[in-house]
Amino acid sequence: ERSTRSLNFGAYHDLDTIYSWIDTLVADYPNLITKQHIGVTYENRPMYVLKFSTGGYNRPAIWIDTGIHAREWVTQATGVWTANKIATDYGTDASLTSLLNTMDIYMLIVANPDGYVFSHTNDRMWRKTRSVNPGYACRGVDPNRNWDAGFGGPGASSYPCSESYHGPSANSEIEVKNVVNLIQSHGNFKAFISVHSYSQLLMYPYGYVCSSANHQAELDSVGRAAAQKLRSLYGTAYQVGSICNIIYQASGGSIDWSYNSGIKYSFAFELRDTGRYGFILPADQIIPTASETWLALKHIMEYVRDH
Ligand SMILES: O=C(CO)C[C@@H](Cc1ccccc1)C(=O)O
Ligand SMILES: [Zn+2]
Repeated sequence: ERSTRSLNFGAYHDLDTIYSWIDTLVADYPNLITKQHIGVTYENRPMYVLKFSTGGYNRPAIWIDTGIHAREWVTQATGVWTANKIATDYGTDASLTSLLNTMDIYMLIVANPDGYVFSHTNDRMWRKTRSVNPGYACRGVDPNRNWDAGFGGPGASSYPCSESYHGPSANSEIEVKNVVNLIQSHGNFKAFISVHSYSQLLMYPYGYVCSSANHQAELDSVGRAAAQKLRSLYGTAYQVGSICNIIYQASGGSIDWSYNSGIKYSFAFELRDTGRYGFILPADQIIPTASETWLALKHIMEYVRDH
């Protein structure tokens, strides 16, 4: 289905629709949003980042990605809703306006385009990238095990057919490498937020070890306050903690890499629900999920702005 200017935010959309909607959003807000082509995927699809900026040069920036795992459809839908929210609230929401007058926001709404298409056309439960594993029939690497942070350690699989296969080497997946290149060449990111579903968790590093990060106390405090803001809307309860302690040990994760790269405010969200629908969250929960998540994202961004 081709997108129109007035996208239905309460429905799931395919890649072409999201990409054409992104073009209408950029066209509608030429003084705020630019679309950056950050590279291509394994199957040669473009990867686009939305940059929200009101000027300056290389301002301190906040990174938000959704859809790194293809089947977590409520996250790409939340990314679309959030991009629209930032665009429409700039200039009226004082706090967001002050934030964008001093910082930039970068959003990667579809972080795993090949996987997302495959989850529409072939396998709704697809998680990984779609790269070929030489010598194996099964395809794909877990893009959230492929980052250069504890790479290949406990909490990832060396078996290519595993859902948590870490790949032949760190950054082997072009979808990961494209993001690493952007973050490293920019060099002034202050926050890195990666959005997954499901389980209703707000997590911070580390995943590759269960020992505390240096800024554990601060990250925990920010996380708890953000979860409280989220809960204030509809009562949705989130747990807060480090990845390893709250969900499981996981090596090669994106926010462990961003944290070790010096981006202190590194967080991972696990959106709704807690298992009743899981990855197949009904579309009527998209807007409520995105709306409550926005309160947490806004809290984190305001904290980063002020510290
Ligand atoms: O996608 C997940 C299931 O939706 C859970 C995430 C948990 C996680 C999130 C961030 C970093 C490392 C692990 C994963 O296993 O990669
Ligand atoms: Zn995930």
